[in-house]
Amino acid sequence: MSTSIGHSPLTRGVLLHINATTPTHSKSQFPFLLSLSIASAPPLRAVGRRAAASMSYDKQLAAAKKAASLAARLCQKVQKALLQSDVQTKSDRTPVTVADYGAQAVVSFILEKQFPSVPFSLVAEEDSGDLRKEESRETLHRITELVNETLASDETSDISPLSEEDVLITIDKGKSEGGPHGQHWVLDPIDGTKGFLRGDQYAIALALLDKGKVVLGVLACPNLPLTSIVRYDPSISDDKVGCLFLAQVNAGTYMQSLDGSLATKVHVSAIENPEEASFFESFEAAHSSHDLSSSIAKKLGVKAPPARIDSQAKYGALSRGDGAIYLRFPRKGYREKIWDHAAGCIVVAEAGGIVTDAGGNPLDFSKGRYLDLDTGIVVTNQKLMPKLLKAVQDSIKEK
Ligand SMILES: Nc1ncnc2c1ncn2[C@@H]1O[C@H](COP(=O)(O)O)[C@@H](OP(=O)(O)O)[C@H]1O
Ligand SMILES: [Mg+2]
Ligand SMILES: [Mg+2]
Ligand SMILES: [Mg+2]
Repeated sequence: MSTSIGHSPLTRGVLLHINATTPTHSKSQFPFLLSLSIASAPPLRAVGRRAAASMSYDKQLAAAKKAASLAARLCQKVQKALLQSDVQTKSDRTPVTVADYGAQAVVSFILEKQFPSVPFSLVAEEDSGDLRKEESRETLHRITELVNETLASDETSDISPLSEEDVLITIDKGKSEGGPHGQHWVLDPIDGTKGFLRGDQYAIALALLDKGKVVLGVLACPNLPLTSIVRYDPSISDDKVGCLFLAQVNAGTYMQSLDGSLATKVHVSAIENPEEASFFESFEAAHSSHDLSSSIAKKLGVKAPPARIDSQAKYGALSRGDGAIYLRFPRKGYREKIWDHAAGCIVVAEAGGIVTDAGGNPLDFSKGRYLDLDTGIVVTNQKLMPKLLKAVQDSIKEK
Protein backbone atom coordinates (compact mmCIF):
# COMPACT_ATOMS: atom_id res chain seq x y z
CA MET A 1 0.00 0.00 0.00
CA SER A 2 1.19 3.53 -0.64
CA THR A 3 -0.01 7.08 -0.44
CA SER A 4 0.27 9.17 -3.60
CA ILE A 5 0.18 12.83 -2.97
CA GLY A 6 -0.89 15.52 -5.37
CA HIS A 7 -3.87 17.42 -6.56
CA SER A 8 -5.36 18.85 -9.65
CA PRO A 9 -4.80 22.59 -9.72
CA LEU A 10 -7.58 22.77 -12.29
CA THR A 11 -10.03 22.36 -9.45
CA ARG A 12 -8.20 24.36 -6.82
CA GLY A 13 -7.18 27.97 -6.51
CA VAL A 14 -3.45 28.43 -6.16
CA LEU A 15 -3.59 31.95 -4.76
CA LEU A 16 -2.96 32.09 -1.05
CA HIS A 17 -4.73 34.13 1.57
CA ILE A 18 -3.43 35.11 4.97
CA ASN A 19 -5.35 33.46 7.76
CA ALA A 20 -6.04 36.15 10.33
CA THR A 21 -5.09 33.78 13.15
CA THR A 22 -1.80 32.76 11.57
CA PRO A 23 1.23 34.41 13.17
CA THR A 24 3.24 36.57 10.81
CA HIS A 25 6.78 37.75 11.41
CA SER A 26 8.42 41.08 11.22
CA LYS A 27 11.04 41.83 8.59
CA SER A 28 13.67 42.27 11.25
CA GLN A 29 13.26 38.67 12.44
CA PHE A 30 14.00 37.27 8.99
CA PRO A 31 16.18 39.86 7.33
CA PHE A 32 17.05 37.85 4.25
CA LEU A 33 13.62 36.43 3.50
CA LEU A 34 10.97 38.94 2.88
CA SER A 35 11.69 41.18 -0.02
CA LEU A 36 10.74 40.07 -3.50
CA SER A 37 12.17 43.36 -4.67
CA ILE A 38 15.92 43.15 -4.95
CA ALA A 39 16.18 46.91 -4.86
CA SER A 40 15.01 46.79 -1.26
CA ALA A 41 17.11 43.78 -0.27
CA PRO A 42 18.23 44.14 3.34
CA PRO A 43 21.82 44.95 4.30
CA LEU A 44 24.17 42.11 5.13
CA ARG A 45 23.61 40.97 8.66
CA ALA A 46 24.83 38.09 10.78
CA VAL A 47 22.08 35.56 11.44
CA GLY A 48 22.52 32.73 13.98
CA ARG A 49 25.53 30.55 13.26
CA ARG A 50 26.34 32.64 10.21
CA ALA A 51 27.91 35.19 12.55
CA ALA A 52 30.95 32.94 12.53
CA ALA A 53 30.97 32.43 8.77
CA SER A 54 33.19 34.60 6.64
CA MET A 55 30.80 35.05 3.73
CA SER A 56 27.22 36.15 3.43
CA TYR A 57 25.03 35.35 0.45
CA ASP A 58 22.11 37.61 1.39
CA LYS A 59 22.02 39.42 -1.95
CA GLN A 60 22.23 36.20 -3.93
CA LEU A 61 19.48 34.69 -1.79
CA ALA A 62 17.22 37.70 -2.37
CA ALA A 63 17.83 37.41 -6.13
CA ALA A 64 17.23 33.66 -6.10
CA LYS A 65 14.01 34.15 -4.19
CA LYS A 66 12.74 36.71 -6.65
CA ALA A 67 13.74 34.61 -9.68
CA ALA A 68 12.19 31.38 -8.35
CA SER A 69 8.99 33.14 -7.27
CA LEU A 70 8.49 34.69 -10.70
CA ALA A 71 9.26 31.37 -12.41
CA ALA A 72 6.68 29.72 -10.14
CA ARG A 73 4.13 32.31 -11.28
CA LEU A 74 4.80 31.33 -14.90
CA CYS A 75 4.51 27.60 -14.10
CA GLN A 76 1.24 28.04 -12.20
CA LYS A 77 -0.27 29.87 -15.13
CA VAL A 78 0.74 27.10 -17.55
CA GLN A 79 -0.33 24.26 -15.22
CA LYS A 80 -3.79 25.80 -14.87
CA ALA A 81 -4.37 25.77 -18.62
CA LEU A 82 -2.00 23.21 -20.06
CA LEU A 83 -2.35 22.70 -23.81
CA GLN A 84 -1.33 19.53 -25.62
CA SER A 85 1.01 21.62 -27.78
CA ASP A 86 2.78 22.85 -24.61
CA VAL A 87 4.44 19.46 -24.13
CA GLN A 88 7.41 18.03 -26.05
CA THR A 89 9.59 14.96 -25.63
CA LYS A 90 13.37 15.38 -25.28
CA SER A 91 15.94 13.13 -26.92
CA ASP A 92 16.28 11.13 -23.67
CA ARG A 93 12.49 10.56 -23.93
CA THR A 94 11.72 12.61 -20.81
CA PRO A 95 9.03 15.31 -21.14
CA VAL A 96 9.62 19.06 -21.29
CA THR A 97 7.00 21.80 -21.43
CA VAL A 98 6.78 25.47 -22.34
CA ALA A 99 6.88 26.10 -18.59
CA ASP A 100 10.27 24.33 -18.17
CA TYR A 101 11.76 26.54 -20.91
CA GLY A 102 9.93 29.67 -19.75
CA ALA A 103 10.96 29.22 -16.12
CA GLN A 104 14.59 28.69 -17.13
CA ALA A 105 14.55 31.86 -19.25
CA VAL A 106 12.99 33.92 -16.42
CA VAL A 107 15.47 32.74 -13.79
CA SER A 108 18.48 33.07 -16.07
CA PHE A 109 17.44 36.58 -17.16
CA ILE A 110 16.84 37.85 -13.63
CA LEU A 111 20.02 36.43 -12.14
CA GLU A 112 22.27 37.74 -14.89
CA LYS A 113 20.68 41.18 -14.78
CA GLN A 114 21.04 41.34 -11.02
CA PHE A 115 24.78 40.74 -10.91
CA PRO A 116 26.17 42.48 -14.01
CA SER A 117 29.65 42.93 -12.60
CA VAL A 118 30.39 39.25 -11.93
CA PRO A 119 30.83 36.56 -14.59
CA PHE A 120 27.50 34.74 -14.93
CA SER A 121 27.62 30.95 -14.76
CA LEU A 122 24.47 28.85 -14.76
CA VAL A 123 24.23 25.06 -14.80
CA ALA A 124 20.64 24.36 -15.85
CA GLU A 125 18.69 21.41 -17.19
CA GLU A 126 17.24 22.76 -20.46
CA ASP A 127 18.81 24.08 -23.67
CA SER A 128 17.43 25.64 -26.82
CA GLY A 129 18.38 22.80 -29.22
CA ASP A 130 14.86 21.49 -29.89
CA LEU A 131 13.34 24.98 -29.78
CA ARG A 132 15.47 26.13 -32.69
CA LYS A 133 13.88 23.50 -34.99
CA GLU A 134 11.34 24.66 -37.57
CA GLU A 135 8.52 22.61 -35.99
CA SER A 136 8.97 24.46 -32.67
CA ARG A 137 8.16 27.93 -34.05
CA GLU A 138 4.78 28.18 -32.34
CA THR A 139 6.13 26.76 -29.10
CA LEU A 140 8.91 29.34 -29.06
CA HIS A 141 6.39 32.08 -29.73
CA ARG A 142 4.30 30.93 -26.76
CA ILE A 143 7.33 30.67 -24.46
CA THR A 144 8.42 34.19 -25.42
CA GLU A 145 4.94 35.53 -24.64
CA LEU A 146 4.90 33.75 -21.28
CA VAL A 147 8.36 35.04 -20.35
CA ASN A 148 7.49 38.62 -21.27
CA GLU A 149 4.16 38.51 -19.42
CA THR A 150 5.89 37.11 -16.35
CA LEU A 151 8.72 39.65 -16.33
CA ALA A 152 6.20 42.46 -16.86
CA SER A 153 4.14 41.20 -13.90
CA ASP A 154 7.05 42.13 -11.61
CA GLU A 155 6.11 45.65 -10.64
CA THR A 156 9.64 46.38 -9.39
CA SER A 157 11.31 46.00 -12.77
CA ASP A 158 11.13 47.98 -15.94
CA ILE A 159 12.50 46.06 -18.91
CA SER A 160 11.77 46.03 -22.60
CA PRO A 161 10.27 42.80 -23.96
CA LEU A 162 12.62 40.00 -25.01
CA SER A 163 12.64 38.80 -28.62
CA GLU A 164 12.43 35.09 -29.47
CA GLU A 165 16.18 35.08 -30.12
CA ASP A 166 16.79 36.76 -26.73
CA VAL A 167 14.79 33.98 -25.08
CA LEU A 168 16.82 31.26 -26.83
CA ILE A 169 20.09 32.93 -25.82
CA THR A 170 18.88 33.38 -22.24
CA ILE A 171 17.94 29.69 -21.99
CA ASP A 172 21.37 28.70 -23.31
CA LYS A 173 23.15 30.65 -20.59
CA GLY A 174 22.44 27.49 -18.59
CA LYS A 175 25.09 25.46 -20.42
CA SER A 176 27.85 26.02 -17.86
CA GLU A 177 29.78 22.95 -16.74
CA GLY A 178 29.97 24.10 -13.10
CA GLY A 179 32.92 22.60 -11.23
CA PRO A 180 35.07 23.23 -8.14
CA HIS A 181 36.15 26.84 -8.85
CA GLY A 182 34.22 30.10 -8.59
CA GLN A 183 30.47 30.53 -8.24
CA HIS A 184 27.83 28.76 -10.32
CA TRP A 185 24.05 28.95 -10.16
CA VAL A 186 22.35 25.56 -10.46
CA LEU A 187 18.79 25.44 -11.79
CA ASP A 188 16.09 22.87 -12.38
CA PRO A 189 13.37 25.12 -13.87
CA ILE A 190 10.74 22.46 -13.25
CA ASP A 191 11.80 19.49 -11.20
CA GLY A 192 9.15 16.80 -11.46
CA THR A 193 7.91 17.62 -14.96
CA LYS A 194 5.88 14.39 -14.85
CA GLY A 195 4.21 15.55 -11.65
CA PHE A 196 3.60 18.95 -13.22
CA LEU A 197 1.85 17.27 -16.17
CA ARG A 198 -0.32 15.14 -13.86
CA GLY A 199 -1.32 18.23 -11.85
CA ASP A 200 0.70 17.01 -8.87
CA GLN A 201 3.85 18.20 -7.09
CA TYR A 202 6.75 19.95 -8.80
CA ALA A 203 9.41 22.44 -7.76
CA ILE A 204 11.49 25.26 -9.16
CA ALA A 205 14.87 24.41 -7.66
CA LEU A 206 17.68 26.97 -7.60
CA ALA A 207 20.99 26.77 -5.75
CA LEU A 208 24.34 28.56 -5.71
CA LEU A 209 27.66 26.73 -5.65
CA ASP A 210 30.72 28.50 -4.30
CA LYS A 211 34.00 26.59 -4.76
CA GLY A 212 32.07 23.38 -5.30
CA LYS A 213 29.86 23.67 -2.19
CA VAL A 214 26.16 24.51 -2.14
CA VAL A 215 25.86 27.79 -0.22
CA LEU A 216 22.22 28.64 -0.78
CA GLY A 217 19.09 26.98 -2.06
CA VAL A 218 15.56 28.01 -2.92
CA LEU A 219 12.73 25.57 -3.59
CA ALA A 220 9.45 26.96 -4.86
CA CYS A 221 6.75 24.30 -4.54
CA PRO A 222 3.49 25.76 -5.91
CA ASN A 223 1.31 22.75 -5.05
CA LEU A 224 2.77 21.83 -1.67
CA PRO A 225 0.31 22.46 1.19
CA LEU A 226 1.48 24.81 3.94
CA THR A 227 0.57 22.09 6.43
CA SER A 228 1.95 18.53 6.40
CA ILE A 229 1.66 16.74 3.08
CA VAL A 230 1.38 13.36 4.79
CA ARG A 231 -2.06 14.11 6.20
CA TYR A 232 -3.12 16.15 3.19
CA ASP A 233 -5.97 14.84 1.08
CA PRO A 234 -6.56 17.20 -1.85
CA SER A 235 -10.03 15.79 -2.53
CA ILE A 236 -11.38 16.89 0.85
CA SER A 237 -8.89 19.38 2.19
CA ASP A 238 -8.85 23.07 1.50
CA ASP A 239 -5.44 23.64 3.03
CA LYS A 240 -3.61 26.47 1.32
CA VAL A 241 -0.88 25.42 -1.10
CA GLY A 242 2.29 27.10 -2.36
CA CYS A 243 5.52 26.95 -0.32
CA LEU A 244 8.89 28.62 -0.69
CA PHE A 245 11.88 27.12 1.15
CA LEU A 246 14.99 29.28 1.59
CA ALA A 247 18.30 28.08 2.94
CA GLN A 248 21.69 29.71 3.30
CA VAL A 249 24.81 28.04 4.62
CA ASN A 250 25.09 28.38 8.41
CA ALA A 251 21.87 30.40 8.57
CA GLY A 252 19.13 27.76 8.70
CA THR A 253 16.16 26.96 6.49
CA TYR A 254 13.00 29.04 6.40
CA MET A 255 9.64 28.41 4.81
CA GLN A 256 7.08 30.93 3.75
CA SER A 257 4.03 30.82 1.56
CA LEU A 258 4.69 31.65 -2.09
CA ASP A 259 2.73 34.86 -1.68
CA GLY A 260 5.11 35.92 1.09
CA SER A 261 2.64 35.89 3.96
CA LEU A 262 4.55 33.55 6.28
CA ALA A 263 8.18 33.02 7.23
CA THR A 264 9.16 30.44 9.80
CA LYS A 265 12.31 28.54 10.61
CA VAL A 266 11.92 24.84 9.92
CA HIS A 267 13.55 21.74 11.38
CA VAL A 268 13.68 18.14 10.30
CA SER A 269 11.75 15.56 12.31
CA ALA A 270 13.31 14.62 15.66
CA ILE A 271 11.99 11.05 15.47
CA GLU A 272 14.53 8.50 16.72
CA ASN A 273 12.43 5.37 16.52
CA PRO A 274 12.21 4.22 12.88
CA GLU A 275 8.88 2.52 13.60
CA GLU A 276 7.36 5.99 13.93
CA ALA A 277 9.03 7.40 10.83
CA SER A 278 7.19 7.90 7.58
CA PHE A 279 9.23 7.91 4.40
CA PHE A 280 9.16 9.59 1.02
CA GLU A 281 10.05 8.23 -2.37
CA SER A 282 9.45 9.16 -6.02
CA PHE A 283 5.97 8.84 -7.39
CA GLU A 284 7.55 7.42 -10.56
CA ALA A 285 8.73 3.84 -9.99
CA ALA A 286 11.07 4.25 -12.98
CA HIS A 287 13.01 6.94 -11.06
CA SER A 288 13.58 4.94 -7.88
CA SER A 289 13.12 1.29 -6.91
CA HIS A 290 10.02 1.04 -4.76
CA ASP A 291 10.93 -2.60 -4.00
CA LEU A 292 14.27 -1.68 -2.49
CA SER A 293 12.84 1.08 -0.32
CA SER A 294 10.08 -1.21 0.83
CA SER A 295 12.62 -3.82 1.92
CA ILE A 296 14.60 -1.11 3.79
CA ALA A 297 11.44 0.14 5.49
CA LYS A 298 10.59 -3.42 6.52
CA LYS A 299 14.02 -3.94 8.05
CA LEU A 300 13.65 -0.72 10.03
CA GLY A 301 10.15 -1.60 11.18
CA VAL A 302 8.62 1.49 9.53
CA LYS A 303 4.85 1.13 9.92
CA ALA A 304 3.47 3.91 7.73
CA PRO A 305 3.09 3.33 3.98
CA PRO A 306 5.49 5.32 1.76
CA ALA A 307 4.40 8.79 0.68
CA ARG A 308 5.08 8.99 -3.05
CA ILE A 309 5.73 12.56 -4.11
CA ASP A 310 7.22 14.06 -7.26
CA SER A 311 10.22 16.39 -7.30
CA GLN A 312 12.38 18.09 -4.69
CA ALA A 313 9.17 18.98 -2.86
CA LYS A 314 10.22 15.81 -0.95
CA TYR A 315 13.29 17.63 0.41
CA GLY A 316 11.13 20.63 1.36
CA ALA A 317 8.54 18.47 3.11
CA LEU A 318 11.29 16.57 4.93
CA SER A 319 12.98 19.81 6.05
CA ARG A 320 9.87 20.76 8.03
CA GLY A 321 9.37 17.27 9.47
CA ASP A 322 6.40 16.03 7.39
CA GLY A 323 8.29 12.73 7.13
CA ALA A 324 11.65 11.56 8.46
CA ILE A 325 13.24 9.62 5.59
CA TYR A 326 13.66 10.06 1.82
CA LEU A 327 15.02 7.14 -0.21
CA ARG A 328 16.03 7.28 -3.88
CA PHE A 329 17.43 4.29 -5.78
CA PRO A 330 17.59 4.83 -9.55
CA ARG A 331 18.30 1.90 -11.87
CA LYS A 332 21.94 0.88 -12.23
CA GLY A 333 23.86 3.15 -14.59
CA TYR A 334 21.59 6.20 -14.12
CA ARG A 335 23.65 9.35 -13.51
CA GLU A 336 22.10 11.87 -11.14
CA LYS A 337 22.36 15.52 -12.16
CA ILE A 338 23.33 18.29 -9.74
CA TRP A 339 20.19 20.35 -10.39
CA ASP A 340 18.00 17.48 -9.15
CA HIS A 341 19.52 17.69 -5.65
CA ALA A 342 21.54 20.89 -4.99
CA ALA A 343 18.74 23.10 -3.64
CA GLY A 344 17.00 20.23 -1.85
CA CYS A 345 20.22 19.14 -0.23
CA ILE A 346 20.95 22.50 1.48
CA VAL A 347 17.29 22.98 2.42
CA VAL A 348 17.45 19.70 4.38
CA ALA A 349 20.99 20.16 5.72
CA GLU A 350 20.28 23.65 7.10
CA ALA A 351 17.14 22.28 8.76
CA GLY A 352 19.33 19.79 10.65
CA GLY A 353 19.13 16.78 8.31
CA ILE A 354 21.75 14.76 6.44
CA VAL A 355 21.90 13.82 2.76
CA THR A 356 24.30 11.08 1.68
CA ASP A 357 24.70 8.40 -0.95
CA ALA A 358 24.07 4.77 -0.04
CA GLY A 359 27.68 4.49 1.15
CA GLY A 360 27.15 7.31 3.67
CA ASN A 361 29.27 9.82 1.68
CA PRO A 362 28.10 13.43 1.33
CA LEU A 363 27.01 14.44 -2.19
CA ASP A 364 29.79 16.14 -4.14
CA PHE A 365 28.50 19.01 -6.30
CA SER A 366 31.96 20.03 -7.53
CA LYS A 367 32.33 17.47 -10.32
CA GLY A 368 30.42 19.26 -13.08
CA ARG A 369 26.86 18.68 -14.27
CA TYR A 370 26.62 15.17 -12.81
CA LEU A 371 26.84 13.79 -9.31
CA ASP A 372 29.25 10.94 -9.08
CA LEU A 373 27.88 8.75 -6.32
CA ASP A 374 27.62 5.30 -4.84
CA THR A 375 24.15 3.78 -5.45
CA GLY A 376 21.25 5.98 -4.45
CA ILE A 377 20.50 8.91 -2.20
CA VAL A 378 19.49 8.65 1.46
CA VAL A 379 18.09 11.51 3.53
CA THR A 380 17.11 11.64 7.20
CA ASN A 381 17.91 13.25 10.56
CA GLN A 382 21.20 12.80 12.48
CA LYS A 383 19.76 10.28 14.96
CA LEU A 384 18.22 7.93 12.41
CA MET A 385 21.02 7.98 9.84
CA PRO A 386 23.26 5.21 11.29
CA LYS A 387 20.35 2.72 11.52
CA LEU A 388 19.05 3.77 8.14
CA LEU A 389 22.41 3.37 6.41
CA LYS A 390 22.81 -0.10 7.89
CA ALA A 391 19.37 -1.14 6.64
CA VAL A 392 20.16 0.37 3.21
CA GLN A 393 23.47 -1.44 2.90
CA ASP A 394 22.03 -4.77 4.13
CA SER A 395 19.12 -4.53 1.70
CA ILE A 396 21.41 -3.70 -1.23
CA LYS A 397 23.61 -6.73 -0.41
CA GLU A 398 20.57 -9.01 -0.31
CA LYS A 399 19.29 -7.83 -3.66
N1 LIG B 1 15.32 6.77 -14.94
C1 LIG B 1 15.47 7.73 -14.03
N2 LIG B 1 16.00 7.44 -12.82
C2 LIG B 1 16.13 8.39 -11.88
N3 LIG B 1 15.79 9.67 -12.05
C3 LIG B 1 15.28 10.02 -13.24
C4 LIG B 1 15.07 9.08 -14.29
N4 LIG B 1 14.54 9.72 -15.34
C5 LIG B 1 14.41 11.00 -14.96
N5 LIG B 1 14.86 11.19 -13.71
C6 LIG B 1 14.97 12.40 -12.92
O1 LIG B 1 14.00 12.40 -11.88
C7 LIG B 1 13.61 13.75 -11.69
C8 LIG B 1 12.30 13.80 -10.98
O2 LIG B 1 12.48 13.26 -9.71
P1 LIG B 1 11.29 12.62 -8.86
O3 LIG B 1 11.17 11.21 -9.28
O4 LIG B 1 11.82 12.78 -7.48
O5 LIG B 1 10.09 13.43 -9.16
C9 LIG B 1 13.56 14.28 -13.09
O6 LIG B 1 13.69 15.67 -13.03
P2 LIG B 1 12.89 16.57 -14.11
O7 LIG B 1 11.45 16.37 -13.87
O8 LIG B 1 13.42 17.90 -13.75
O9 LIG B 1 13.34 16.12 -15.46
C10 LIG B 1 14.74 13.61 -13.77
O10 LIG B 1 15.92 14.38 -13.74
MG1 LIG C 1 13.57 16.92 -17.15
MG1 LIG D 1 14.73 17.48 -12.13
MG1 LIG E 1 13.44 19.67 -14.74
